[in-house]
Amino acid sequence: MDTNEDERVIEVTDLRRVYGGGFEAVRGISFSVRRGEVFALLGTNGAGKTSTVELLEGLARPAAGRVRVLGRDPYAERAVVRPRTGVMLQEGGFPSELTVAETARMWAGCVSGARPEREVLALVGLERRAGVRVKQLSGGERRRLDLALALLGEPEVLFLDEPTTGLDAEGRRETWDLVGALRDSGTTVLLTTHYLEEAEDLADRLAILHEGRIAAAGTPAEVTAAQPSRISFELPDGYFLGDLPPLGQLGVSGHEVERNVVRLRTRELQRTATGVLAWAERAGVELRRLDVRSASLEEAFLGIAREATSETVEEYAA
Ligand SMILES: Nc1ncnc2c1ncn2[C@@H]1O[C@H](COP(=O)(O)OP(=O)(O)OP(=O)(O)O)[C@@H](O)[C@H]1O
Repeated sequence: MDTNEDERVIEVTDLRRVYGGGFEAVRGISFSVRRGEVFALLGTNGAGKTSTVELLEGLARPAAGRVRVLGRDPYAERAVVRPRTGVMLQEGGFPSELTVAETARMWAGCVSGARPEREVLALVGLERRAGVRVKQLSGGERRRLDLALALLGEPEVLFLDEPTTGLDAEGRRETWDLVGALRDSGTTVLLTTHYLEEAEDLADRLAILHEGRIAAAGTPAEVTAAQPSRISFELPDGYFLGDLPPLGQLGVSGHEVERNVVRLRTRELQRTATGVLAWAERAGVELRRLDVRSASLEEAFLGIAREATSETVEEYAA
């Protein structure tokens, strides 16, 4: 067993970031990331994801609180921390006249012990585009070049700010596979994303930021467990909701009927689903458009955003 498994590679304690005009973008957040984990920071636009990642990358000094990356202060000890980390920013901003290979070579010149540029270009599937100028790349190819550059120094810790924005479904899947392989080889990854399925697929643990605070955190399963599961179906002609057994007995915690479509919410999915199907069987009817699903991270995310918004409204109303 790897004795470093429990090592906290990233530690964030009561972190705050305040911008010039006094705006507090990060309002006292704490979390840690263990070696070899993929940790996702999620949140609506302006939630504070990039502001947080920049502090972890040592690009700015926190207004308050503490950040440690590999046990060091990434701002004060940048020269020590930077060579062991890889950073993929939201906008790479490379000279657009250079080719892909020239860009990688130029970047490699700034990285001590850089691996050959061909190797990183192959990792991200850009080896056949090596001779193409950056300005001729598609948006997705540029994102992959950003990722290749972040991998040049074989980093122990990788910061990925929205790594798959602009990629098509296939490109996104390829990036996920690559991040998964990096994790398997022991790299610690902190990523921000707007794609909830990306976090669900990749993240060992995640935090959902809302207005600079952590609204929920844990494994994807822990975060979704707080949300109800859903069952929906079409009521057969001539039937009404009242024809079903009492919903309370089926473990239903909420329901809606729109025309003839019934939507049930439940925290006891198996009990509710079994009750509904047993009723249909007894009644000898077919439930068309039957859909039974556990809560997804997307529902948890939207639920948190809605709750947080209504709390804010109440705060203002108070
Ligand atoms: N340089 C700056 N000066 C003042 N305010 C800023 C600055 N940079 C960001 N902000 C504000 O801080 C808040 C958090 O921004 P941040 O970019 O960290 O959010 P984000 O979660 O990464 O958003 P997105 O998903 O849109 O990238 C926003 O309200 C933003 O307008």
